[in-house]
Amino acid sequence: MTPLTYDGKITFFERFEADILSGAKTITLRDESESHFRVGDRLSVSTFETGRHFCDIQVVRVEELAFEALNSRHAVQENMTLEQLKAVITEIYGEIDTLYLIEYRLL
Ligand SMILES: CC(=O)Nc1ccn([C@H]2C[C@H](O)[C@@H](CO)O2)c(=O)n1
Repeated sequence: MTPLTYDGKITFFERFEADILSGAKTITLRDESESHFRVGDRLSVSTFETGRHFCDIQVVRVEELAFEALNSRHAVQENMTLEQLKAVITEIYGEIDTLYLIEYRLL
């Protein structure tokens, strides 16, 4: 089997690992510091807390998204309610106007 070559890496909080591996969570919303991902990138995914690798993903969509434009479809793609999603983003980033939506598929 040909080994995977990576275009980059990304971390997730451990508490989202099961949702990512089950396919329940198919997007992530990041700030400008993680807006550099491009469609087609193959990313090595590890936990933020310990750096443990737990899967590989391929980026299928990247788009700028206003916090105010978050809707229930984004929440479904995050496997959360819209209220939960807004609370998680605010917990991680504080008050933020511009997010970057990264949609991915598991490799
Ligand atoms: C671990 C790390 O460096 N940064 C993040 C940022 C976001 N997430 C998750 C939380 C929500 O499910 C979405 C929306 O921000 O992405 C994350 O796991 N790790």
